[in-house]
Amino acid sequence: MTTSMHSRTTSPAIEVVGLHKRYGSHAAVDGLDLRVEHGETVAILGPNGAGKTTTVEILEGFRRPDAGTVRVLGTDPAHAGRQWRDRIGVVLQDSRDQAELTVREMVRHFAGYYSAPRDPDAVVEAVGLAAKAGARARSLSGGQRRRLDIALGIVGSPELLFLDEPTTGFDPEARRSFWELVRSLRGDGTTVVLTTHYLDEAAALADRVVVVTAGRVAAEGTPTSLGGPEARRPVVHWTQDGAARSERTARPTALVAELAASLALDDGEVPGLRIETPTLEDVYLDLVSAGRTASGPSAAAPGRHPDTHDLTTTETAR
Ligand SMILES: Nc1ncnc2c1ncn2[C@@H]1O[C@H](COP(=O)(O)OP(=O)(O)OP(=O)(O)O)[C@@H](O)[C@H]1O
Repeated sequence: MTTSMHSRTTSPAIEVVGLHKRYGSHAAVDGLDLRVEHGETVAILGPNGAGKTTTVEILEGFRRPDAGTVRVLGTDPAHAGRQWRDRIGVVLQDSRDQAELTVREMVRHFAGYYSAPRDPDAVVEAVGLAAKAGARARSLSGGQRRRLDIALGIVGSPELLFLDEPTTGFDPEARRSFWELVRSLRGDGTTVVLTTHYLDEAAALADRVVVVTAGRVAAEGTPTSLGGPEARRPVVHWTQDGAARSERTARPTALVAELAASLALDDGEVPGLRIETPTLEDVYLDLVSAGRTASGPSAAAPGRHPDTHDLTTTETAR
């Protein structure tokens, strides 16, 4: 307890400097720095194979780094003990243990590992599994199993919760209720580290997003400021001489006024006029595309749309 209070007041929840991890000749994590404050919700974004899970598994104490310093709740996870683990909640990408137990039994069983667990029945209710409390874990659908994973991650009332692609397989309603659950955990002061391929999820939940490409941090910021003001400038689209035209501008009203003066039809409308403000997804895809271009000509992506395809493939494949 003394250690907990001490680390809370003097250090961030997570501090990573110069993290490296190789698998054979491949550098999965290649000089990654990360700082997460207590009570923050941070989303780690990045394409498949960027090194997110490897990083998170090092933070969870499940993998050893090759180099770098890692402090999680003031402790090096590689040498952390039971008291440290008591303060951490983990939702892994995939888990299939104890499938013969019922939902209620599993949540109660996991609660037994912690010194100050939440009420297991309240947790089952909170993840929307009350109707399935008596069902065996192996009989659950993919999305229901994922909800159970989340129940197991939060039942210990963790100070710090790791969620690795938590809503894969959720229907839209389940995803929204999960978002509410994360917001309520955040409201209780829980620090949350989330990896996700769903940019709307990151935008809805995260105080800060960290984009990882090729094993290091390519950019970070709030969901509304990532990429800087230039990347957030609105794009005005219109049709001129039968061709689609667009322009990114900090002064869309002035541009629209010019277009109206020169191109408006008899009804006063500019053909095909629309104004788009870049979303987090747009900014993310531009950053990832730029990262690929920088890492070599063979990896260069011609624009945004091929990456959109990557992202969609990722989501549907899981
Ligand atoms: N146990 C392992 N042995 C060998 N290579 C591995 C191992 N685990 C991961 N890798 C490789 O390390 C790189 C980073 O993998 P990691 O799982 O950390 O990426 P990720 O960003 O979490 O990807 P995803 O979005 O697909 O989950 C990948 O190239 C992957 O193939």
